[in-house]
Amino acid sequence: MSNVLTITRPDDWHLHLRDGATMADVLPHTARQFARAIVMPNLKPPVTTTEQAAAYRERILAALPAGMQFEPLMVLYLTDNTPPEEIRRAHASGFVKAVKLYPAGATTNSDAGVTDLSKCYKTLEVLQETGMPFLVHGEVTDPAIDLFDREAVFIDRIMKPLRQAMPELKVVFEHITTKEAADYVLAGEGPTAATITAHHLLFNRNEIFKGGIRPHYYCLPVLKRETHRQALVAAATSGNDKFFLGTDSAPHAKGLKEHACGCAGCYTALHALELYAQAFDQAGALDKFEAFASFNGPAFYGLPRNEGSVTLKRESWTIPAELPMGDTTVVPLSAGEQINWKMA
Ligand SMILES: NC(=O)N[C@@H](CC(=O)O)C(=O)O
Ligand SMILES: [Zn+2]
Ligand SMILES: [Zn+2]
Repeated sequence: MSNVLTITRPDDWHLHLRDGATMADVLPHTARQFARAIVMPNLKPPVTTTEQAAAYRERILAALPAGMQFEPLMVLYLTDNTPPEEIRRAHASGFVKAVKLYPAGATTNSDAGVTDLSKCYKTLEVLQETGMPFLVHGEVTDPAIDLFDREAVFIDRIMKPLRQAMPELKVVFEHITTKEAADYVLAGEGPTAATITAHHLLFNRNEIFKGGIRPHYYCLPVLKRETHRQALVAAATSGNDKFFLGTDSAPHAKGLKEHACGCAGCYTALHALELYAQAFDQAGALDKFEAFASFNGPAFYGLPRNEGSVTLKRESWTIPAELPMGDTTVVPLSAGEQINWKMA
């Protein structure tokens, strides 16, 4: 049993930094662990142009504490009206690394998202040419579809036709939560990869209802049953280079989570690597962690691996009950619980 784990400095391939005072408090948490992060564009208003991405990137770099090294990898938010030229501008910028699909109404700040993906095919053809990945929140929004089935139905209704129309498009199926999604990626229809969060590796949907309703375990796509969690753990620890780390850390104010209509999102930027280490350790697969956290993502994005390393130690500590963030408070995932790994 190894008690120390040193890996090449990892990246977070799916992160919500937010903006303003919240961003200033998230950044040190992320930059302590990760060299780079794919920064999600679902701000209010969303980051839909290269110009907005440039301004957001400048705000991030200005908020980074002195002495911390961190590179934000910017993402454009696709809308029904994103013109093909915007994708060319984004690619030419060098700092925009991907384009994101939010089906309209699927998740937090997705109102400006896409209502019908086939309307975007002209724009996606240009994206395919550039080689930049298309990041997908993979859930249908059809109210007739059971909430727990929305990811699986998305594969048939959206992923498969997209893959047929765009055989070379690099696609990242973000924050996968089901065996169906893991199997779809494993089947290897074209260049498709997936990110997996720590919380979907650690928990099944029982966690949301243990002893009462627990809003800090509510995120989208929602946690699924245990068979799905096991399929995700198998995928993440398989050594298959199509799967990589993306925390989907998504801060929401405590009062908006503990609410009659609570927001979706789990805050894990504080302790992401420790949570993942716990999941890989429980699966007896610590030897597979470095590729998942540090090698597979850059390989898919066509970026170099990071220099340097981070070290985790087997040491028990208690996750704080809450964290001051901007002018509010955020409750981290598994607040008040013990965790067995600690960043050195
Ligand atoms: N995952 C979540 O539950 N929430 C994310 C949005 C998203 O990634 O879907 C957020 O921005 O709050
Ligand atoms: Zn999402
Ligand atoms: Zn997200």
